[in-house]
Amino acid sequence: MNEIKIFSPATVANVSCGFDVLGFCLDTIGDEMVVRKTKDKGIRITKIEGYDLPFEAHKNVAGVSALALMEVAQPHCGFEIEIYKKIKPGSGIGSSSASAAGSVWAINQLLGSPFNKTQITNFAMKGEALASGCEHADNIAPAIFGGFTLVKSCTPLQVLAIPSPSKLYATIIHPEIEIKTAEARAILPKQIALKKAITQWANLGSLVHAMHTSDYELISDSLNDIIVEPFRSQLIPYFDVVKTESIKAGALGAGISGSGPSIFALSKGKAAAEAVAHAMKKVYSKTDINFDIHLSKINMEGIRVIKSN
Ligand SMILES: Nc1ncnc2c1ncn2[C@@H]1O[C@H](COP(=O)(O)OP(=O)(O)OP(=O)(O)O)[C@@H](O)[C@H]1O
Ligand SMILES: N[C@@H](CCO)C(=O)O
Repeated sequence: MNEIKIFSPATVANVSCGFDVLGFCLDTIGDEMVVRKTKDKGIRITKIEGYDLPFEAHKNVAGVSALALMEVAQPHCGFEIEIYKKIKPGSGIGSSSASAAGSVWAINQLLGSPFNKTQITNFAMKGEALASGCEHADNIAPAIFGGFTLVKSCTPLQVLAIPSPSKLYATIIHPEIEIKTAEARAILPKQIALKKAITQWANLGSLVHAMHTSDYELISDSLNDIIVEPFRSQLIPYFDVVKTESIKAGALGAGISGSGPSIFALSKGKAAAEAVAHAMKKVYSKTDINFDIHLSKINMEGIRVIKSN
């Protein structure tokens, strides 16, 4: 195989109570990338469509993760990368992760799959660190593993695949303001009260249990974030109204997607997710904020091949 075209999906990180550890993969929105072998060694980004991003490999997350893989793999060829960007950078649905994970996933395929998913995630984290200022894998891991993932540890990297109930649907609204992950991290407190930590890890534990047992009521009861959301929600206009209206419309729960400004809701079944989309739209329609909205089932496969030759 000399060339591969892939779909690299958007992802929702944190999922309310799982800051920096929990995430899930979306099906209906993602970037496309073409990666091909070249005789010249090294990584070259030859095309970027959709958004204005750096072409230099060491400034683009797709290049940084690819260079990390190359340093270990030492292949006898190089690679050129084309990025067809559909996920707006800074939208909170893993735009940087889709590129960082996509390049290494594709190169691994072209090299005959010498690395496993955990190793690919490790390379991709190097790219993600360029965008957010620190290595975390809660967007990268669901893009590579699919479904819901829990990052148990970053050093050494340990990713757990969490099952998810089959009727779970996500609704995502993206109000068109930009929030940089690095900035959204900088406003968070360095220390938290033990009482709050206890509530948060009880919610995370019960959410993971609920996913294993397909207990939708417990999912709903666990989707709370009392640590990060109070700070970051202030950066997102009408966040509280969108959240309240989503839940009134039938969502199991709603929260900030990644570092925002996108807001996600989880619902039981497509009809409920559609009702939530309607309620979300209604809020921003009354304002001068532009938005786009996505409905998606949980993508259990993660990154996938569109074509190869
Ligand atoms: N290939 C790339 N795709 C997207 N962003 C990139 C890429 N290469 C470099 N960047 C930089 O990464 C930053 C966007 O990443 P950021 O983590 O802030 O957004 P996000 O990935 O949409 O959010 P989140 O991680 O919260 O879902 C921008 O500064 C952008 O210029
Ligand atoms: N866990 C990360 C996800 C965004 O990259 C954060 O919320 O800062």
